[in-house]
Amino acid sequence: MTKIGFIGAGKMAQAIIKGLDKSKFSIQISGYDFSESEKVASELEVSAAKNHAELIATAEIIILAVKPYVIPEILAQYKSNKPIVSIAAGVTLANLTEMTSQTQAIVRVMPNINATIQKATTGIVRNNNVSDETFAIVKTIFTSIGSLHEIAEKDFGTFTALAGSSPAYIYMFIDAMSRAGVLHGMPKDASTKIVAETVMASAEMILASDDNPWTLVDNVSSPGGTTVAGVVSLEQNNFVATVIDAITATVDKNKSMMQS
Ligand SMILES: NC(=O)C1=CN([C@@H]2O[C@H](COP(=O)(O)OP(=O)(O)OC[C@H]3O[C@@H](n4cnc5c(N)ncnc54)[C@H](O)[C@@H]3O)[C@@H](O)[C@H]2O)C=CC1
Ligand SMILES: O=C(O)[C@@H]1CCC=N1
Repeated sequence: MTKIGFIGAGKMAQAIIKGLDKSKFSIQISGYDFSESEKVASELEVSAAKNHAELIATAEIIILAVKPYVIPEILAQYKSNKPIVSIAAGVTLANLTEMTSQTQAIVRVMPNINATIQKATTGIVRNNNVSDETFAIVKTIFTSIGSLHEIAEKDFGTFTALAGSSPAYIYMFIDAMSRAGVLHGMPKDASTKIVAETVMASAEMILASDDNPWTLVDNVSSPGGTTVAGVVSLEQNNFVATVIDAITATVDKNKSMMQS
């Protein structure tokens, strides 16, 4: 049984831990304070370490699940040659090497909040110090909470925008559609459910089809019909450019995270 230690036990750590098979992994957490960690550990049916030093001594793989700005202080205070996994946005393998050592085994991972329902879309990359065996274990951890994409590190910022942050943008889109339903007289709860189901099935259609999404748009748009009126309105309001700008803002923010 592989011993995994999570430093930081907030939203993402809890989402990942919920998805993990407890018969394959022995899990310990160490959060900001022990009494809170104990509470979270008992809810998740894992154990709480008294402090980070105890967790680092026990774990075979250490997952850093704290906010990006907390990582430098943790890595400055605690030294270990055990493999570390970081899920922090904008913190590169080079940043993490600088905070540890040239020989440190480091895996960089970008999951998303859909880990909560074991449907995360996760990106992963390792440095040269990570053995195939360790990498296989880390991949098992993250495939148990959804799909895993091995990507080049240069694409991590883009991946963070497209998968890490995008659930927020998709929630905004769903809420905007559902609010329009309210404007036109439907109850909000029913509107939201109808839109969410439609978004989910439309995404499934894209995954099941070899067609380009624009071909699917054309399939819905009857000549002189309702859909094309909405498509033209979206374009008059710069829908595509607006979405691309939001993704670019996310990528740019990701690049600047460790610079300020
Ligand atoms: N929320 C999301 O959708 C995603 C977040 N991430 C990354 O995951 C990381 C964690 O994010 P969340 O779980 O959303 O944040 P969060 O704020 O829910 O969790 C962070 C936890 O770290 C704890 N903490 C603060 N200082 C600490 C310290 N010195 N030692 C131990 N614990 C400490 C906080 O008390 C908190 O419980 C971030 O680096 C973020 O970039 C990655 C993908 C998606
Ligand atoms: O907002 C953030 O910085 C994190 C990374 C991806 C999702 N949440």
